[in-house]
Amino acid sequence: MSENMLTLRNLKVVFPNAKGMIRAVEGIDLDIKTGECVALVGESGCGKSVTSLAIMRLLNSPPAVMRVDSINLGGLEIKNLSEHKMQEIRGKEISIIFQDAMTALNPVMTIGKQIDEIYIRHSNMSKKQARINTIKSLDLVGVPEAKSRANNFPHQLSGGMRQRVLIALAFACMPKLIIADEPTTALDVTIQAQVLEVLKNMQKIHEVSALLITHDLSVVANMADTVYVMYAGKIVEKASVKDIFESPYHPYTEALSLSVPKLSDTKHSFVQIPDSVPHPMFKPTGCYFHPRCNYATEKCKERMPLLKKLENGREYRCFYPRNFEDKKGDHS
Ligand SMILES: Nc1ncnc2c1ncn2[C@@H]1O[C@H](COP(=O)(O)OP(=O)(O)OP(=O)(O)O)[C@@H](O)[C@H]1O
Repeated sequence: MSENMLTLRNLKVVFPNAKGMIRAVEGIDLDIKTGECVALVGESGCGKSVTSLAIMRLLNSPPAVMRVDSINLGGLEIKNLSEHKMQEIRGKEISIIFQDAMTALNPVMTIGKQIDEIYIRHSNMSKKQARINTIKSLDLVGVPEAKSRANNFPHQLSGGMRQRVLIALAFACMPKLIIADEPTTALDVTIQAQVLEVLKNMQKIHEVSALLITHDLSVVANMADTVYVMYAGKIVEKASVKDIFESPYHPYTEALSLSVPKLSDTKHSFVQIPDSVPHPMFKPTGCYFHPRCNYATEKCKERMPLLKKLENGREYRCFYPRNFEDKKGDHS
């Protein structure tokens, strides 16, 4: 894991409307190394999905207005590519796994045919060879009796099986980058765990880079290598998954990790973060998290902290980081 597969620089997305401006994403940077799984975590409305759609160049404009310095995918700058070129890249170089398989899959086409088409379109295979690969790919993601199941329509499968089909579809052309946007949110907890395991295995076996988008920090524990925490359109922390859980710096990350119930926690003492993410048109002054933060001072109400980038790769945006060795350091 050395070279970057994705380098995103200074992404800004706004949605102008009659009353003003919704600033959904406010200048974020994101790096994903080859074979790395990066999670983008934050509560609903933080700007996670807008970020993933921007990377795929799938944001509708209007209403969205996007500015970005660079979206570099494995050495290719894609920020200005034509829609025609992007259609070649989507599905072949980047694929996305959406939360709702029922809308992502074509309801009037068998699942086998939908996967066949990817092989035929992107790898130039014969129909026969495509079907052999389709059956193999369904088998790999744990769809039982893959050969006959390939002839099923989406509605004939359970939610968990449909999500496995989406994973098979996303990996069909061995893309450079997989984006999984809340891939298991719609599923029961036990099925969620199974589907995440399938996703993790596929990602690790094939050494594909992945961007996992979720509001649920517990989902990233087993899956991600690195975590970016997003709040109200800004990155507030970046760290390895271990550091995020063991020594979070930002009070928001700390609060998110405390809100994850632990198996050892028999007293159910996990806490909920008070209030909610500010409305994107009415963000507070200073640090956007200050109204919900137990450690906020006057300074936090007045000034937005800069994103500090440490030599060890960690990043945080806070004047008073938690669990920080050097409390006297300059956190401005
Ligand atoms: N088409 C749109 N028009 C106006 N505002 C939008 C549009 N799409 C997204 N937004 C706004 O951009 C902000 C970020 O939305 P986004 O969907 O990225 O959040 P999220 O973190 O992915 O949350 P969720 O998990 O609920 O999707 C939100 O305030 C949302 O209301």
